[in-house]
Amino acid sequence: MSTHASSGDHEEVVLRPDRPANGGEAVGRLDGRVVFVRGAVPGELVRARIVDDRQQRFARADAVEIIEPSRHRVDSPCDAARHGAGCCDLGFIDPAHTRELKAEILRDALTRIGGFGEDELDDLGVEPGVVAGLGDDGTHWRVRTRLGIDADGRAGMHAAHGPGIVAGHRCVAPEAGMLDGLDDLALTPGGDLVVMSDMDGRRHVTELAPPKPVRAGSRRAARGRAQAARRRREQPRAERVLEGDATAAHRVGERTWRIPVAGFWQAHRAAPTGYARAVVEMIAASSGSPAGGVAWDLYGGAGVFAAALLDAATDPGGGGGRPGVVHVVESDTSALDAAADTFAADPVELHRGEVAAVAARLPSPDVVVLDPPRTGAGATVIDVVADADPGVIVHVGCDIGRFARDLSMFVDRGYRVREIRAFDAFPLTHHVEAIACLVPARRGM
Ligand SMILES: C[S@@+](CC[C@H](N)C(=O)[O-])C[C@H]1O[C@@H](n2cnc3c(N)ncnc32)[C@H](O)[C@@H]1O
Repeated sequence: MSTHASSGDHEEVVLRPDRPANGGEAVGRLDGRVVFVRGAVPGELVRARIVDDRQQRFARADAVEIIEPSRHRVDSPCDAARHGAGCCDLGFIDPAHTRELKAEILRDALTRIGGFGEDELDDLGVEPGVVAGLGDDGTHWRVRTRLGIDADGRAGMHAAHGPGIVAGHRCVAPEAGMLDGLDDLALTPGGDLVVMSDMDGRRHVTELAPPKPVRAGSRRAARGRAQAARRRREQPRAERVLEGDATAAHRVGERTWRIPVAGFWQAHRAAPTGYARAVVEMIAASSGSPAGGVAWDLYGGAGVFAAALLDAATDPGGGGGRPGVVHVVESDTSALDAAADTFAADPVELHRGEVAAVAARLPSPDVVVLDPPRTGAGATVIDVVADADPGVIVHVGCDIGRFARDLSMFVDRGYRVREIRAFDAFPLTHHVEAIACLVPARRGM
């Protein structure tokens, strides 16, 4: 159904989007054209304002009136998101239903991008219940958060659209107390504030100096701007510890890491333990024990998966056997410094550099775990891994489209997916984490 009207410069339409998109929108059709509607639950009849009409094949719209609300619609618990922040973008949907929508998104990506058949996904259990919660109601799960600092020196979540900062309204994702009293700090306008809660719930706050401007330097304006934004994000930033320490202690199993507050650690309190357990269980179930052999932990951060592989022999759910050596490959020096302390007495070799270049020089692995950033691993890395011919690969993905693409490349290189698990590691947002276990297709079922 569709009707058109005009409000100011923007056209308004009435439609009933019926499925979820990877970016959290609900997808509908209007006169044969796809419309991505923000702020709608699939199945609702909404009036939506077209906000981006530049593409021929699709348009983007914001729901401005919910004419027939879904039974899954709730009042968002997140004050910041209600005031335009991009944090809890699905806070207006009942959390149990967001998990069903994420399962649908995963299935859709695996079919459309990954090339998997419907029967294959049924056999792999990629169905409505596949996205597991990590034991919370969707609020106060975050142990690491990054806020922007506005021109008045107030910290807040980044706006959902555009460069603004939503100060004065709290997000519900950070652990209780993590955002208390930040308004009392003297902050530098234009900087960022990183807040981390350690294993004892103690807060550490570090300010990153404003990024230096980077010139777009390209005639192709949009591409030039994107490149400039990436260079701005990646440049080293001066750090100022405002509370607590420059590092925060985190524990998984029997091991502790001292992670730089501005460095990488999984955002959800339960994620490192939950993922580590899933990885060792999947390897054990694939009969791919790395006992005595070589394991690679690619994009390893401070080595949470390396620890899981080493400790699998003593883990009741793991039963995998201890590898003789684990090679961790990671580009971030501070993560590797943390790993060096934690693994001082373990058979772990740390390699700093780009995965594609470093992994090609490592000894052949029995098991490979790879956990790339949102961009995914990509063809070069997948070629390096497949050429090394491991008996088991565990691929961890935080962007479902790239995850599906990477799996399809492993399949093209002679691997078969034997298990997929997914986690609601970013509740009330559209993000979902998935883990796949692959074995050589020649090994049969
Ligand atoms: C999603 S995190 C995973 C970290 C770790 N597996 C964990 O669970 O804590 C991705 C990591 O890959 C690193 N990284 C990103 N691109 C890389 C590359 N091309 N080569 C090596 N490391 C990279 C980042 O610094 C980051 O620590």
